[in-house]
Amino acid sequence: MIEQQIKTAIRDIHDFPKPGIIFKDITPILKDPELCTKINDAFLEKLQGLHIDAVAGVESRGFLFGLTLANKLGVPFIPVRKAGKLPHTVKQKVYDLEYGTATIEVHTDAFNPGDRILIHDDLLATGGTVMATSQLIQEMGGEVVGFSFIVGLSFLNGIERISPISDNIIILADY
Ligand SMILES: O=P(O)(O)OC[C@H]1O[C@H](OP(=O)(O)OP(=O)(O)O)[C@H](O)[C@@H]1O
Ligand SMILES: Nc1ncnc2[nH]cnc12
Repeated sequence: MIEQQIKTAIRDIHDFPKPGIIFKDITPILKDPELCTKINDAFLEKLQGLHIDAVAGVESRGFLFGLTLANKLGVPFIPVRKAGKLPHTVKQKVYDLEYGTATIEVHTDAFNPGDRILIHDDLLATGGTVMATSQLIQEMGGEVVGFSFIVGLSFLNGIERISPISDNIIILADY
């Protein structure tokens, strides 16, 4: 039901940002407040019983639902940003994307060692982004207890890549 509603809203953009990529554009979801609420509710329902101390959201599309999710869970939000955007002391990691490379950073005081952290992003493709995020969080003393995504591109095998970190993997719409 929610999966079908998400898939109906998402539009495919061919050859963006590079030839050969079919880009899953989630912006139509953002125009539909009812669907946004259903997405948040679906995440909360699937996260029931999992103790979470903080939600880490990956710039930029991971911020859209990640902050709301953290607010609804009543826990802090950790912004995971592209290089050079966070103003305080950071720790960073370089990683590969489906269409290039990128560097992410987290403030060194964004969470406490031992915190149980949920990583949230809009979409799981190769898993490179959330793997890099997981490694960064683990190197900083955090425990990655799960992942949540609106969309999964299962043909890119991201789940196989991240499941050794945690098999609590929520994907609302799988392709
Ligand atoms: O699983 P992966 O292969 O790592 O790909 C998924 C990542 O790619 C997209 O972000 P992008 O870097 O395009 O940045 P944006 O969110 O700012 O658009 C998406 O929002 C995920 O963060
Ligand atoms: N195909 C895709 N569509 C949208 N975001 C992405 N991030 C990585 N691959 C993507």
